Amino acid sequence: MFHLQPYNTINHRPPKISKHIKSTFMEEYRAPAAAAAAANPLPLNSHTQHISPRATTFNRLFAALYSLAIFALFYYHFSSLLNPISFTSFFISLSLFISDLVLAFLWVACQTNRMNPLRRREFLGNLKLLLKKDSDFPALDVFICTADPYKEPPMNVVNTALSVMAYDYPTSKISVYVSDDGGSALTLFAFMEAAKFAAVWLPFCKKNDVVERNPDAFFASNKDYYCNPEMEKIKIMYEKMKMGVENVMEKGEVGNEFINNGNEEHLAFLKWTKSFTSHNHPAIIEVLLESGKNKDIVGESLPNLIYVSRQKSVTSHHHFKAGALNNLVRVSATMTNAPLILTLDCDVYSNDPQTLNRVLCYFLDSKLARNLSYIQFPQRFHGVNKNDIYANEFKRLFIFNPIGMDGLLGPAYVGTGCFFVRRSLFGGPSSFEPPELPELDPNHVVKSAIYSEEVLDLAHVVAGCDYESNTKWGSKIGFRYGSLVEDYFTGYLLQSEGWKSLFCNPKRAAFYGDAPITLLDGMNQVKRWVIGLLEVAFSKYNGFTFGVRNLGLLMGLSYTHNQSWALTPISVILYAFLPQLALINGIPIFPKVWDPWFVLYAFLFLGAYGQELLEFILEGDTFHKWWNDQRIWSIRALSGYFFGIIEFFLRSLKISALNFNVTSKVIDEEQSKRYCQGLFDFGTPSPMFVPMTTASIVNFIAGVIGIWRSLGGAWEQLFLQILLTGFVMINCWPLYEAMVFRNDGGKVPPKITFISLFLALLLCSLFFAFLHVF
Ligand SMILES: O=c1ccn([C@@H]2O[C@H](COP(=O)(O)OP(=O)(O)O[C@H]3O[C@H](CO)[C@@H](O)[C@H](O)[C@H]3O)[C@@H](O)[C@H]2O)c(=O)[nH]1
Ligand SMILES: [Mn+2]
Repeated sequence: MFHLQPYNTINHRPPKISKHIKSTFMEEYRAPAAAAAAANPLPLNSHTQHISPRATTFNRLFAALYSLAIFALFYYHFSSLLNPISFTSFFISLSLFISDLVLAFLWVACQTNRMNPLRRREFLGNLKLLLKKDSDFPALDVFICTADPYKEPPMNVVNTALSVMAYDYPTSKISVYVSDDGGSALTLFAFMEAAKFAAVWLPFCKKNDVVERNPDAFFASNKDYYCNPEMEKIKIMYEKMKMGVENVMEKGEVGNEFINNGNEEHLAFLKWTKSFTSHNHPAIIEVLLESGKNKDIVGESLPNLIYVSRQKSVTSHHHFKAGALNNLVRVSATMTNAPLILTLDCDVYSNDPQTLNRVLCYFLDSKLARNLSYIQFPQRFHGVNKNDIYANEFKRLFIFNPIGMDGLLGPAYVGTGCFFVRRSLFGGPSSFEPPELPELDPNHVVKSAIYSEEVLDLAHVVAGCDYESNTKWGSKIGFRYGSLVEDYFTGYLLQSEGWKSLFCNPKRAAFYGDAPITLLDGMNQVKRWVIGLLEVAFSKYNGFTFGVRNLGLLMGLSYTHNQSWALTPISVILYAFLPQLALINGIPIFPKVWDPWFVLYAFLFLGAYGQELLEFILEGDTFHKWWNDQRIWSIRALSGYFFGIIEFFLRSLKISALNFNVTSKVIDEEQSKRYCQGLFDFGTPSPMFVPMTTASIVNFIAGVIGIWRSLGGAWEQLFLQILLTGFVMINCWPLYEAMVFRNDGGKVPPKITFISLFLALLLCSLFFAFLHVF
């Protein structure tokens, strides 16, 4: 019935291109309140300099001073390079020059985020005066992505969905779409149960003004639920649902008792035929709740809840999460086509029922809304251990940088906890890209019921695996293809089309997600990110060229900073090995203690590290957290980034295929115990651990020999090298512990220790040989 025809061959309405160009975004929200807000004299939000104008001025002056110091350092490097004493000294000077060049570049690119940092506030009270009836509120489609029931337990996905279904917002205006790339009957089963539970949970939250609307989180912080009969009843229902889902999970299938019970909803499971696999199956779309038709126990409407597993075929590329999101953009267009979209990863639940109102304070602000594409909330995590040993909070990436970018064109998109204006996924503010079907037009108003055959038929068509061929999906329309960090890439391209974004960072976390609790999971995650960033850097969208040209110098550099993460290993590897190998051989490579250049080195080191520490402290964090953050920076360089670069080039040579390895959200009890104790987990024998273990051994040897040499009187010349080695050794303490003293499952596997020891000795001998040959 539906064909992929271009607009002009369809007898429907013509595309309203001119309207899109002229209209302010108020119209696009299709809510009367938008018009009222335009005339409203009450402010809905405000912004000031982050921390204070004085802090910003300090950062700018400091950047100027530090830049001068960098120039001085390069003067020093050039003079050593031009007057080499021997080939060895030339080689060492050149290596130091290259690694400082990388560090200086990364430092400069990052300063863009310190030039105009903003802090924003929303006035929810004023919004309340504006929005009186349910029809005043714009509708929202929530997209929740999941990909593997065994790495992303369906019960957690259910909790995420329930937490947003229970937003303080007219329920009929919320539709939740779950994208299941795992194509799992288990996930569908969990959601069928959740749909029933929602009828109890939502009214309970609203009646009692519950703040934690994720049931799991709620019961975890209300352990005395048995004192309140209503709460106890709900807890029993929740546990029953959970047990049911866990039973099905354990069996690995939805048993016949469900399929044959004559219940119409369970007929859906018949679609999981023998030939069904997660990589090869038809589209499955199940409407689990339909607002207006399904009511909760007090007779109020429930939100729409729709399960979607797009069609998959081994012969067509599905573009991982970006593909899943685009599929939801289309399926939701056929059903509700809400003007606002919220994207969430399956583990990222709402922690504040007011969040949706908060974003309206911006979307309904006529000045801001004109070119506004998305509002990003910081990624924040629950269950991070006391000092965040793996720096899972990614403070720089998820908090500091977005605050800085907010004062320029707006933060990057980080994949989750982000509200989009649907229209912005269809071309730039003044260059609308019409989709191939009029029903997918962001301005199209759906008139038929979600359940109607007409709507469901079209939804299945647009969820087809070949639907996108010969269309602009992934290039000009929707979330962009071509990078494993589809979030970063999409935000970047939207901004280059002329869209702006905005960072909303309220005190109470709007969302909480899971962070990896083993070092290997964390490293695999950043490995995927670096591969994705390299894909962008090596494309025509390189930040330096395309970015600076389209976004201006500061924004362009800010995006280039991420794309240059892959350069970090160069500096970290050089600084982790070269001065130490030289120290072992008694060769001084840095200025002596009394040399004026020594002061420059001290300033550069203390300035960069000190400023970061200050930022952490001013954000209310501890010294310890900063310490772990700076440590993980070098660990990532030696591990995740390093292997990411290798994989990227192997892929470019077509030796290996790229994959999106989903981070596991399942908690192993023993690992979790170790994590809570703050112990590093090296338990799996992975090559990822070899470079850092090798570095720790080389530094240990250098430390011992360095002390022996300085006792022999060479300390003035070798002082900086000894200091650096000491610094690395303190950073390596968890590794030494895990190699030598620990006996639990998280210790360094002996195989890794031996390989690293061998490599360390090999390096020392090679360097020694090099010195004697040249
Ligand atoms: O083929 C796929 C692969 C992944 N996902 C989903 O993508 C999300 C993110 O995956 P995860 O393994 O949790 O990756 P992270 O590295 O933790 O995610 C960060 O980085 C990703 C890009 O690499 C972004 O998509 C995420 O939003 C961002 O939080 C999860 O909900 C997955 O279910 C899919 O839907 N389809
Ligand atoms: Mn994740």
